[in-house]
Amino acid sequence: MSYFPRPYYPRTNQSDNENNWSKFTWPAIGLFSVFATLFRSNSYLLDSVKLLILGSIVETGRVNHVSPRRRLAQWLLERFKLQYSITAQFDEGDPAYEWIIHFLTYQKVWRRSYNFRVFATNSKRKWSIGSSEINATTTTKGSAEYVPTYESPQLFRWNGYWLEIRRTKAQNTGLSPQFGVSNNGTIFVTLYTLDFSVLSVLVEEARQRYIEVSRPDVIVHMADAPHYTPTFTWTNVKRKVRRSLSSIILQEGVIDSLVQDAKEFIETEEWYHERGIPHRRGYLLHGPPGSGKSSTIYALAGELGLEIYSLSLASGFVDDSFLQQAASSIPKNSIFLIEDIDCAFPSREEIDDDAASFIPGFSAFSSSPFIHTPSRRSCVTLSGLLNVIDGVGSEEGKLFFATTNYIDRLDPALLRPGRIDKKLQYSLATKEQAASLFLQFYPESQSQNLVLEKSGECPDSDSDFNSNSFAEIIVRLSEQFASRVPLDEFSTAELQGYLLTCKKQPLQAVEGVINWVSDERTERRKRREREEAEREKARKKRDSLRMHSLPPQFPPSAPGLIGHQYMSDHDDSSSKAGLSPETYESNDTSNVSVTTADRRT
Ligand SMILES: Nc1ncnc2c1ncn2[C@@H]1O[C@H](COP(=O)(O)OP(=O)(O)OP(=O)(O)O)[C@@H](O)[C@H]1O
Repeated sequence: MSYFPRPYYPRTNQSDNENNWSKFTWPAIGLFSVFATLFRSNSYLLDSVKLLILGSIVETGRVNHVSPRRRLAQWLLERFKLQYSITAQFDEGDPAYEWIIHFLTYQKVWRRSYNFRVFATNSKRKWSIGSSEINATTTTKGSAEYVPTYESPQLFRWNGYWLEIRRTKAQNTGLSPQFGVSNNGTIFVTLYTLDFSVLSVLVEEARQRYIEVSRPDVIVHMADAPHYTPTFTWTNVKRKVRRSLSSIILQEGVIDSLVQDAKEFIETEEWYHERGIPHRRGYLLHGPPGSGKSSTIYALAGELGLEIYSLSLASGFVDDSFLQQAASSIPKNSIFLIEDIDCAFPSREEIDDDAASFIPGFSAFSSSPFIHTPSRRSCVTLSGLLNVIDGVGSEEGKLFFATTNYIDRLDPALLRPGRIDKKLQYSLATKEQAASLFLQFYPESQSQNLVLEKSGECPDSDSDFNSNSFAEIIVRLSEQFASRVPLDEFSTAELQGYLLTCKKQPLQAVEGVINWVSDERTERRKRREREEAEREKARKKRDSLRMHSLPPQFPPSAPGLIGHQYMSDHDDSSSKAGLSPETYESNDTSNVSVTTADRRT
């Protein structure tokens, strides 16, 4: 189908031509005169009508195997579309694409589609329809998702306007199939009106509906593969069930103050603009693994209805340019989360290796597979990271969150107010936390339904097992459990893992915790010994490589020379560096402490 009038080819059959002329041209000219009189004051409309009529004449006279009437109708439709419609394009990977695709699903545009992709239900977001919506007699629920493919154009009415939907599928470019490089899918929405405000109303309605429907979930966008397309795409979108703030067990008041701070930040955009302060706020959550850092961020996002855009600097493909593009594609009022931010900074072992690589010949060996240096170092540089945090895109009401297990590795430049405004320190489980976690597993309200085995170790006598005292028993058991868990030795995640082994047996959980602690200690000791042995082996290998790589003019035995210096540096650092997560110890007795560097005060 053509968008432009094609050249006129004289027809061989004279009588046909005369027929067409008399059939269409005279009425067209008549119409032309009427419209010319009616719309003399409106030159745009007049020009459009003129174009339509002249085009009709040309199109009708063209030589083609399709009947002139049909061609005329097609041509008129195309002209009408061009002249009297607005077409909006939504690209996959952009949040607006999610809004519109959800909106279309809600509008039941899929009804006209008979093509579906079927997926086993998983946490990936798909705007699917229930099986019962396809076939009222189907009873299957929850195990599969039916995603309409909308391959053919769909027409539907919304708010009194006709809308036409076309969709192009994502396609593999074939450039680099191992990374799944693809041209993303696109949705074109054509609105039959010239009023642009209709389009903005449509987009806003789609956005609002999307937010409303997403409420029970927290949407997490991740970029888990390198990308080679000009526009950045958050390739992996997942939904996580929203977690209540009360399920996060921290020191009293900590989570409330965090929520309050974030809310206030979102509501005070004007305040920031009036004072010329960039509207961004940075939070650093640091502490041992499994102490609740990520859970806090997910719960906060659920509470505030924000989406999370998450990157881990431990991913090998994240470099400065990737980070920059990812950050600038995050919409306003979202959470930008960088996990393992310490990966942008070298560990002491890596500093040693980097320095050693200046020794002639050493660099050739530094990547040797025989050297055991489990590097998590990312390709992101400090300046790249700071540029992203300070960048233009980061001023648009974004909450920046970073997590780390090793705050001591972070550069002070990163920690200054304006980049990190609030620090929350997490620690291994306290007694109070252990008790709260126990109560969360065996809520007082449901305790009568739990299997409370009567045994000699039960804290109270048989008389305690009447329904009124179950709640009391659970509280007492929680205290007993907490007293048997050593302070600051296990993370909340580890305690949670243990309690999961006796989900419905609180008494058994209390009885078994002493053995569990002892088993865990033995296991840790063995792991530490294994790791220490491996480190020692790697250290010896590295030292020997360094010695052999020294040029003859620098005998390693000579005092004050480079090789000697590096060896002694390394020896000094090796005892401190490379602490495994299990050996991470906090001296804090509190679970979380908060440091605030507030620019507004
Ligand atoms: N303070 C806490 N309150 C409630 N649950 C917790 C807490 N800490 C850990 N958990 C539980 O432990 C698991 C791991 O927690 P989470 O991922 O938040 O830890 P993390 O500190 O982010 O760990 P990492 O540093 O390894 O990313 C989650 O399932 C969470 O439910």
